[in-house]
Amino acid sequence: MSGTLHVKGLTIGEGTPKICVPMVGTTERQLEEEAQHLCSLHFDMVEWRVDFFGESIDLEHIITMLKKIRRILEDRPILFTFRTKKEGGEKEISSSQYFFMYQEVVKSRLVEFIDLELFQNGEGMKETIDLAHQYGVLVVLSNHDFEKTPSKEEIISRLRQAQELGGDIPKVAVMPNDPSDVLRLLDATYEMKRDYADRPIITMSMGGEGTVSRLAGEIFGSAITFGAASKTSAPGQLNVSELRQVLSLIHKNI
Ligand SMILES: O=C1C[C@@](O)(C(=O)O)C[C@@H](O)[C@@H]1O
Repeated sequence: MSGTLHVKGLTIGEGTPKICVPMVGTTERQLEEEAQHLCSLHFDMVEWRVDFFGESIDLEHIITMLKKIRRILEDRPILFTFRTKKEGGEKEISSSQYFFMYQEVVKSRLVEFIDLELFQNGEGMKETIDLAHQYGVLVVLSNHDFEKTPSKEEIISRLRQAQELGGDIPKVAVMPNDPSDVLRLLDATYEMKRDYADRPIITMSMGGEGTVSRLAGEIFGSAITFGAASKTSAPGQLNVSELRQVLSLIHKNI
């Protein structure tokens, strides 16, 4: 059991993990510069972390910015992410505002992926996932713990919940407090992939101690890894060019 997803020439869930580079600019100017800089780099997809953008959440401004980013990045796949404060992001948002924003972004047809947080589940979640699918947009259904690494059963259970809710790519990011936490995340990833996943999954152990989890996805079963072009969006992210070299090295030796 191991489904793959095909997006603009990328096969996600097969071969080397795909590299996703987050954009974390806070102003229009910074984001334009970031997008232009990205054009010269070698990676697979971009994540726009929209929670970093602007003082407040202004949907019109977001869509206008998205159009600009799209124009600069041409056809590189874009993942649109609003990471809430609860899960390590920059801003708070009400549940209705959250789903409304995502639905408008889906309808704009400007992105290939959206990231929804599993724990936002409730009114609006199913509707947003269904709408995304209607528009051919893939849903990364995510969960983050910036404090600790839950038990193996809990990690697998969150990934399976994301799968059951219709997430195309279940994702879990956790923080290790010692090396055994990293092993547990890798073990959970491998077990999920081997026994339950019929689609690609993403996992990572954050911080310096978790580095191996950002490199060894091809072995343990994580399909996408996040690497930084300049600024990181989470602790432990590696530079995108170094990341690519290590992923190729591992791929060559498998
Ligand atoms: O969820 C993730 C993964 C991440 O937290 C990481 O650890 O690389 C980085 C975030 O930008 C992204 O939305």
